[in-house]
Amino acid sequence: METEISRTTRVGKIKYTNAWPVFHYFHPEQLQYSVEMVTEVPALLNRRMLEGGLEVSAMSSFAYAQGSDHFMLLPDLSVSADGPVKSILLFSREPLEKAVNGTIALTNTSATSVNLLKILVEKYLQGKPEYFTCEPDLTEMMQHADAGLLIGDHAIKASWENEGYYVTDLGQLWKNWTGFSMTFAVWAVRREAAASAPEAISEIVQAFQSSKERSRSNLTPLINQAVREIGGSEHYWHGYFSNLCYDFGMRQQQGLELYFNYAHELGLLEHEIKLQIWSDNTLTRVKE
Ligand SMILES: C=C(O[C@@H]1C=C(C(=O)O)C=C[C@H]1O)C(=O)O
Repeated sequence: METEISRTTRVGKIKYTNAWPVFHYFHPEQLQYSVEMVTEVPALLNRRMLEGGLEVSAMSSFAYAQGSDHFMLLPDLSVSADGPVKSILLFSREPLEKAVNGTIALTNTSATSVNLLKILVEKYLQGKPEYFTCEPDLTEMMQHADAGLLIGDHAIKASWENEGYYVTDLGQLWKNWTGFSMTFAVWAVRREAAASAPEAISEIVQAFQSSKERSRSNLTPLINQAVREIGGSEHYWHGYFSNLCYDFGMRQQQGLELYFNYAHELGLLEHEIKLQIWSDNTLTRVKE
C-alpha cells in the first residue's frame, strides 16, 4: 500500500528573483516527505496548478482566483508591494496617458500583472488600448507596439538597459490610485492534496516559513547570488529584496480582495472571490 510518506508532492517554484526569499532555504532533500520541484515562469506554473500537475505552488494571485474552487492559500506567504514593486513595468514611447490609447504588448509569463494593467487602464486612466500577448522581449515588443509590459527579471534587465522609454511601475500606480498594497503572487495547495497529505503539506509550509524568516534576517546570500546570476549591484538587490513583502497579513489581503473585486467588475474573473487559507490541523490531530 502506498503510504503518505512515499507519495511525492510536486512543488512549483517561480523562475524569478522576486520569489527567492521563500525558496532560498527550502531544501526538498532535507524534508521527511518526498518533494519534486518544478521551476518555471508564473504562467506555466499557473497552468500546471489548474490542470492538477502540481500539488503546491507559488503562482499568480490572479490564477489562484481563477481556480479558487480547487485551491487553498498557504498562510502568510506572498510576493506583495505597498507601492513600487520595481519589476512590474510598463515601458512606453509616449507618456502613460497617451500610451494607454495605443497598442500594448503583454508578456506571456504573467497573469496578475496583465490583468492589473487592464484594471488600471480601464478604471483609473480611461484608456482604450489594443492588446496583444507575446514573448517577454522588449526590443521585439516595441517593433509592434507603443508600450510593453514586462515582469520579473525580464523587467529588471530591461530597466537597466532602458534607452529612453517612459517607465511606469504598476505597484506604484495601484498604490497612487487605491492607497492599497498589491499582491502579485501567492502560495497555494490543491484541495485534494491538502486533504490526502496533510502532514506533507504541513512540513512544506513550515519549510517555506522558515526560509522566509532566514532570508529576511540576512539578505546577503540572496544579494550575492542575484549579482552573480542576474547582474546589477549589491545596492540594487538590497533595495529590491527589502522593498518586497513576503507576508500575507490583513493589509495584503485587503489589497488583493480589492483587486479581485475590480477584476470581477470588469468580467476578467467570472465570480467573486473569498480568500480561503489552509490551516494546519495536523498539530491538533496528533494530540487527539
Ligand atoms: C513581483 C513580481 O510578481 C510576479 C508577477 C506575477 C504575475 O504577474 O502573474 C506572478 C508572480 C510574481 O512572481 C514580479 O514578477 O516581479
